[in-house]
Amino acid sequence: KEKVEITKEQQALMRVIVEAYNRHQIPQDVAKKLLQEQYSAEENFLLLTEMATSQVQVLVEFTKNIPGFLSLDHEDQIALLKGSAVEAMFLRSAQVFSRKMPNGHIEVLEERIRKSGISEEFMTPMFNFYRSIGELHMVQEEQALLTAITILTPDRPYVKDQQAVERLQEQMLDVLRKLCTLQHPQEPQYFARLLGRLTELRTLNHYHAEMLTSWRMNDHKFTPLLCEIWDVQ
Ligand SMILES: CCOC(=O)c1ccc(NC(=O)c2c3c(nn2-c2ccccc2)CCN(S(=O)(=O)c2cccs2)C3)cc1
Repeated sequence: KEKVEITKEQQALMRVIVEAYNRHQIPQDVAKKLLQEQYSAEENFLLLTEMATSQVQVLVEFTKNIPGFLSLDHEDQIALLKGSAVEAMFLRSAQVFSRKMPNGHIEVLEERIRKSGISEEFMTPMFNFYRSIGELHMVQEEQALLTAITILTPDRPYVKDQQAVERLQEQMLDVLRKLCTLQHPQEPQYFARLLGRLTELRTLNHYHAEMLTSWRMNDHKFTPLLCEIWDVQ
């Protein structure tokens, strides 16, 4: 059995990614608001809009710290951000949701999100995804690398130099594969299970697009940044 070893460069790359990933969490006051006071559906929706907007800002900061990203073609950088924004937010949401929250908090958070005017047919796949991520008990390195891998998906719409993106993504995949082998020696399938979640994540894009249409019908407003990144209004 060949010795799996993470090289010095790969350790440095992982450190940069994890540091950038941890630098931004949901602002505690916002998370607290989401958990505590009673809210109407309108206020819950507004809170989620606020949180999703701050998540996009965090996504841009995180992405700029992915080694090699800033040397990609500038239009491709935008295409990758727009193409991965929804997936990155739901991946981050799943990780927030599955964090060891004091019990009772998960249910309250779930209740708030359920009572935010989001259509029912989107709730099920979204909470199924949150739970399927939670079951993996990913360490932060795995979470950060999986987010970077999601962003560096070569076949997003309008990406011109797919090879350049593929090269960066392959670097991340190699580190993640080694990390999974080292972290979960008894579970050789663990790496494949992680990548399987990215397939599940892509289906949320479709549901999210549907949701946006139904929200627009009910005249729900989004922030300019969300409109820009989600191509709405
Ligand atoms: C500063 C860094 O910010 C973060 O780290 C961060 C992490 C997660 C989130 N997540 C969310 O905003 C969020 C959403 C949903 N759930 N959910 C959630 C929040 C907390 C825990 C688990 C999940 C469903 C609907 N969408 S939405 O974008 O479609 C939407 C928009 C408007 C109406 S609905 C949003 C935000 C910021």
